[in-house]
Amino acid sequence: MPATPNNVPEPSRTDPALIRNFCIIAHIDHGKSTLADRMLQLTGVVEQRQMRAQYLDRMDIERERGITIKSQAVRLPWAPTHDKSNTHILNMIDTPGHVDFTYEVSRSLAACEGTILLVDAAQGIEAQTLANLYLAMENDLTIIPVLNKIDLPAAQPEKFAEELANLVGCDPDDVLRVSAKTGVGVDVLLDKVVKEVPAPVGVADAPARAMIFDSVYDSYRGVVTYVRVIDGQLNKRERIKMMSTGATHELLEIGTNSPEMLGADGLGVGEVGYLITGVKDVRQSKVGDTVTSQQKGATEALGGYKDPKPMVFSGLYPLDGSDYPELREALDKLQLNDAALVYEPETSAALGFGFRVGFLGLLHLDVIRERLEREFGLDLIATAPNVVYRVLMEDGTEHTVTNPSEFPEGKINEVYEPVVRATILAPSEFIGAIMELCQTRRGTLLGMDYLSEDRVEIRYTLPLAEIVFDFFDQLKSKTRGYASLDYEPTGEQASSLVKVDILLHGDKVDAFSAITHKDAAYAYGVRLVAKLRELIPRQAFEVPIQAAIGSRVIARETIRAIRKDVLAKCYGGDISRKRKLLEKQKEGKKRMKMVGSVEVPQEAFIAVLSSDDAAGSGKGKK
Ligand SMILES: Nc1nc2c(ncn2[C@@H]2O[C@H](COP(=O)(O)OP(=O)(O)OP(=O)(O)O)[C@@H](O)[C@H]2O)c(=O)[nH]1
Repeated sequence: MPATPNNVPEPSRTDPALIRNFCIIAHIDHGKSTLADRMLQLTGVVEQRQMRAQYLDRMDIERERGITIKSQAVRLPWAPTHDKSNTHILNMIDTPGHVDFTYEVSRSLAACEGTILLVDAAQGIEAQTLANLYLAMENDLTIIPVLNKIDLPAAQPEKFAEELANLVGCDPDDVLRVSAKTGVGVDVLLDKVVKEVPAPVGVADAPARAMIFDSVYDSYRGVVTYVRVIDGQLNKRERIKMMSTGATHELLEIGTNSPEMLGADGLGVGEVGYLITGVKDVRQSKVGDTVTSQQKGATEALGGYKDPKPMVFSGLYPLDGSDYPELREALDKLQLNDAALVYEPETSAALGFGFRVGFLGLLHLDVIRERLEREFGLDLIATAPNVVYRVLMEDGTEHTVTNPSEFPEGKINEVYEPVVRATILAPSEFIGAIMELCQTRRGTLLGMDYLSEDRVEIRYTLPLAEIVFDFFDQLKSKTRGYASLDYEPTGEQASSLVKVDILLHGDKVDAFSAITHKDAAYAYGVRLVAKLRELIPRQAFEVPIQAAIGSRVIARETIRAIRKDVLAKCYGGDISRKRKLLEKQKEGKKRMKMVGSVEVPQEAFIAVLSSDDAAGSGKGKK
């Protein structure tokens, strides 16, 4: 029986009354990992001498195998000061912090009864904190407001305690003040978790029902699935069923994390732990799904399951066409660990063979692109990210468009685009600048609240397409870096959208087609046409570059003809020099792509697709 530092043995079978399931909600850098470390140390699950900074983020296993296996939940035994004889089991559940993973965040929250709302005492509340707080409130979680970093000279605990208290509706004196760095106040916080977070309630003799809140691929063990048991019990070696698909698997291993995996015979009501079934693909063990026993299993799944839905698409093409099989292999591998990643092969007249890849959002796109480049050594061209449109035709047919070049021709009745609810937090002096930016991005103001005298929360409905472009960068630059942004999808709206095509010498360049609002189409066309004129070298004939909506040309530039004779300078008879020049010219040609009859240097595609003033910059947000 492991003993805790407060020297009380941990109970062998956990009574739900002694369990507390909680998570920590914090903006990036507000100290969530540091606080988690302190809790591991204080509860004795990690011995003092083994303690390293950010233990959870960098477990041995991860270092040795070079894979990411984060501990999604840790079991912390804690005998509270007010009840020393009863060791409680606190399960700390990790929540992905980023907006792209709202659904995953909501599932992690659904596995808890309470949450610590952790705010940097020198920074105050940020948009990410707020968005996650709203999710926690929707899940009816008990909220424990905490100010961190009170050791900092710049800390303003009074001011921000007031702000937090206003937000969650408590007294400023009830806002705990801790330093995750020095450990001050962390024991009081653990006591408060025991006191205030309700114990889990479930029916012990009902058929088993456990909710999956995370699943992670491990190259040695296959998929490790993290669950919270709601009713009944799951036992080692039994056959279990995934309720969304009906697939059954043998439960090879079940256990808890403290923080290393520790096998057990089973998990009961309210317990949090992991399952291993030997499946190799996270799509067979989906976040939000309900696990039950195959024999006498539950008939009704827990609510809230959703299939991950990609929101942003981009075409990924290998710079070197011969890398196409490697790209496919790399995507296959990444998908094992990422149920939200979808892709299908796509051919572009301009870029060759590649894939149309769907992502949850921009950060997801950036992460995948970076992993493909860094871990798999691929050089890629990514087309400007676009959202998914639903197009209703006059003849009643409907098209889902994930690639602008597939935008249907003919009589269109209505085009729908996804919209998000954006929450922006900033010092009040920037209200004007923020509102102006949101207006130009077709935003509709939903409301505005003062969090304190000088900090304001502004809520807008915005088309997602306007955010995937450089919105976050613009917001940061207009607010000198002070604004924070978060958003969540809230449905779709009908908009006046058109497709702008770019034509080179009369041929459409599919990679440059874009769907834009009709008021922005002209500017997009003019910008791209001018840019291409700079980037495409003169050819043997005159090349018109046009932007067009359907058959209507909205912008035009011309590249004048040139007779390129590389040998012109080589008067005289040095044949070897001539040969060298011809060779060099041939090399250069390899890096050209033919678009119809026009040679376009690959650099032109990259420059246009990756530059900030193309339709999208692919920048992530923080
Ligand atoms: N002075 C002081 N610094 C702290 C405290 N807690 C955390 N920090 C520092 O704040 C920075 C961010 O802390 P993390 O624990 O990495 O924050 P996080 O919220 O987990 O950040 P992400 O993992 O990046 O989301 C680190 O440099 C910490 O050392 C504290 O109580 N006092």
